[in-house]
Amino acid sequence: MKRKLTANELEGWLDNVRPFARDGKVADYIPVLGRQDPEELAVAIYFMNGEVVHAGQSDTCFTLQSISKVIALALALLDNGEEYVFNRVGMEPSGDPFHSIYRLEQHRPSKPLNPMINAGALVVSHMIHGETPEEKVGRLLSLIHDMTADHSIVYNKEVASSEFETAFLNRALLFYMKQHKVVTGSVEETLDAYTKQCSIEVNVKHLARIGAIFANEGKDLETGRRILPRHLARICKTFMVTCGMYDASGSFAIKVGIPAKSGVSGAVLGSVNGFGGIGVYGPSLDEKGNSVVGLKLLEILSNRYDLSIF
Ligand SMILES: NC(=O)CC[C@H](N)C(=O)O
Repeated sequence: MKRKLTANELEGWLDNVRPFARDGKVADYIPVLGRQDPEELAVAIYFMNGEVVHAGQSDTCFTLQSISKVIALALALLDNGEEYVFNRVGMEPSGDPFHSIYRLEQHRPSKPLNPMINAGALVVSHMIHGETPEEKVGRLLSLIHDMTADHSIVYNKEVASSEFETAFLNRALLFYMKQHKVVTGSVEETLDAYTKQCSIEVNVKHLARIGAIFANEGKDLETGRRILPRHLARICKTFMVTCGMYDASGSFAIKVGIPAKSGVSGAVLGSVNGFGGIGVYGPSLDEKGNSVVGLKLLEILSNRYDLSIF
């Protein structure tokens, strides 16, 4: 690692990127998310040597939204194995917006292209073991508790019901897939599990720790405990590279070049082997749904530490 990063230096970078928040807009298609303060900004880095540096409002909690898709995928793979999961959801980037329904009609059987778009993530939630939505989410929370070493993490009920009440597109995706037998059972229950999963609340330090576990090939850096098998950590990071930043994954790979996953709350999870985990939060989004300041900050960080994996 180059010269040690100080919290002061990190604060300086936040000051540089803060004005870009004005170029974006907070997501409001989930009504409660529309209340987020577009000026909020936080970053945390969990280095491979266990050191954590953070700056900005690093205790502020936000919902995982699409970042939950990566961890849900890990759990679905643990529950069902690769063959079962990838028979039902593909491995290819879509190049379409995350909530697009269009590709489902183009393939027979109508299997979602990957687990990072909503169609695929809904199938993944459906595959997580558990009799009820609560049980599925409870099992996902346990994995998140292990990854963050924080057992107090829960989902935000208000955000979950705000999304559940307005998730007409996700309902449409599920009904379409039910018609084609990609999912079975109750659409409302799968949507319930998915919206609760998306509403799990963390801060940037939690995200950075999760990223560090992926970077450490599935092992907890502090305790050495294996939380995910190495090959599953690799699968998750690969999806982060190819599909993690929605239909901006290509330009992100060129500009930043690290495995990363964003969510419409404005959070980004980054993971770099040999470097560590990164958590960023800035709720002002660009037109693709990625945090405007998050992208700028990750670009600075990638340049400073030469993080691109390419
Ligand atoms: N891109 C996202 O973060 C989307 C997650 C959100 N819960 C949705 O399904 O619309």
